[in-house]
Amino acid sequence: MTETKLTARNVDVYYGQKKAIDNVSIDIDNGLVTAFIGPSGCGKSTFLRSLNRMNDTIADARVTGEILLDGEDIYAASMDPVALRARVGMVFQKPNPFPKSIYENIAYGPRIHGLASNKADMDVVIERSLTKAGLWEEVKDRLHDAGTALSGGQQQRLCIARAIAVSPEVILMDEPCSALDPIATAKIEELIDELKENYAIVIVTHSMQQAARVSQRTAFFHLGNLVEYGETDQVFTNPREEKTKDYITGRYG
Ligand SMILES: Nc1ncnc2c1ncn2[C@@H]1O[C@H](COP(=O)(O)OP(=O)(O)OP(=O)(O)O)[C@@H](O)[C@H]1O
Repeated sequence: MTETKLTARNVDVYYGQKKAIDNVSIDIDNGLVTAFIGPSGCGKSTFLRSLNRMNDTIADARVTGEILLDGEDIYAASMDPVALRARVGMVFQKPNPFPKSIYENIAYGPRIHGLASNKADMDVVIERSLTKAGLWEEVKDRLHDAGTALSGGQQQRLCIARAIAVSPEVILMDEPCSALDPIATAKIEELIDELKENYAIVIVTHSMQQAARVSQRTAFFHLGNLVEYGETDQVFTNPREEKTKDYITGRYG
């Protein structure tokens, strides 16, 4: 049995006068991976960013409608966006470690959220997060080296470890493999598969092969609309909508 983690109802997102997302409603479930696919500019990243209020950081962006996390309105005045972003973490297209040590990259979040009261507790959080992100063995002897000195794939796993360190419930990933080679990509995909047991994961991807490999649900966006949403197998093998079929068969993109 899956449970709904995030619910969007009638969500519109505007940049100034321009509507980038039009009346999207979707339920995102726990314990599985949901892929957002669709042609460039269809609004995948915009909608993803509305799920943890990252759009708040864009001056002329405006979100209307309702987004609930475990039934709680994330746009309510009482919701602290910093606390929300710990619960709904994000991993970006380009790995973006802070210009600090591997250790400090991960320690930052738990420290500001008061999740570790002393060095011993923090060490445990660091090891656990790096282990979950599949990076511990590679970095355990150089935790005080710069995060930026790691390879691109390692940096992306470091960013995943950083998101995990604050015990999120949802992890949003915006094209997390687009800057990585095939081997680093395969490692991240394996990691996504392991992580899904404990989190709701949403991944924006341009690669339909990747969506088919890693996700159990797929949402197809086109021109700001959610055209089709369903089990990944169904969306790819037996799409209900003509537009979905055209996209997955490569007729446009
Ligand atoms: N900061 C912004 N200010 C104004 N318009 C924006 C901004 N970000 C995105 N847009 C516009 O919103 C629409 C949706 O963009 P978005 O980046 O969400 O699409 P996408 O599907 O993620 O595209 P891609 O696959 O190319 O990353 C586009 O028309 C884009 O130009």
